[in-house]
Amino acid sequence: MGRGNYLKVGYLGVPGSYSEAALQKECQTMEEFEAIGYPNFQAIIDALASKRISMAVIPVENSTTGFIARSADLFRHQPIVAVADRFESVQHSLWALPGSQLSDITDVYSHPEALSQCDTFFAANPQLTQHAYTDTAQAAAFIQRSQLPHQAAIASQRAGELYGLEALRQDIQTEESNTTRFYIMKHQGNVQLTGKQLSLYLEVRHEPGALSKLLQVFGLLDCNLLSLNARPIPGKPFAYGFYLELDLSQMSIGFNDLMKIVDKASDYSQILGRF
Ligand SMILES: O=C(O)C(=O)Cc1ccccc1
Repeated sequence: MGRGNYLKVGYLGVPGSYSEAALQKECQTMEEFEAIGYPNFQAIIDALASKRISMAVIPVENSTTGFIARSADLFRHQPIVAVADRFESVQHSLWALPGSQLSDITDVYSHPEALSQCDTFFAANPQLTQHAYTDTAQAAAFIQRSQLPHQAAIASQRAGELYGLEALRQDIQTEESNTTRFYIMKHQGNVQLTGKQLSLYLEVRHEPGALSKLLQVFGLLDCNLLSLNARPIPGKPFAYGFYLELDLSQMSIGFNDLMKIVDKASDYSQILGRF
């Protein structure tokens, strides 16, 4: 492949972010790719939807804090689809300038997901003020740039080392086995979807029992419900759309027939992934 022709893959942050680590693992067997960092999820999705990149690695779920709505909400009405998922263990450390002690620190910077995965640490250290930052690695780079001994970042081992910081505490995530699930996403025009796991976004008809009827149909067809999350529909106060994941390995009808039933029961339906 000539240069400029290689796979461009988008992720949140700068080198050392958890998304970049997941991307490097996902792409390790590829001959040539370029990892492109973005400052927020919307920018990654815009780049993928307009085919400026061909793939994106986006966190969608965490074992401690659950569904990551700040990313999944942005998938709606976009021509993008997950073609795989991957689970990565996420261990957070608190990083500061060399020489700083925990007792010096007043302000902690990180991605909101990382901050919320360390709730117990913050409850035990109420003197610390939390600040949301674009991503964990950028937060670590900011601590190095600002040179202020009372500031710290929550980030990975690799980010702390890359940006020349010292770990004040390690493994500060609330759950020892903290794991993040990432979607590997592509433009829907560039993929042939196959696989036994289906991810859907549905806005069901606003009538009594609409969701429960659909769930019963899934049960009757031996589609195993793996997850269900409700989110507000933009512009429709107190109306909810549903993110569903189904295991189709035992399904007793064909995929196209399943989608006909889903479409009939919904005002809007979108396949968010199949792998
Ligand atoms: O900020 C990062 O490093 C990210 O990639 C987002 C994130 C934050 C916490 C856990 C997993 C992903």
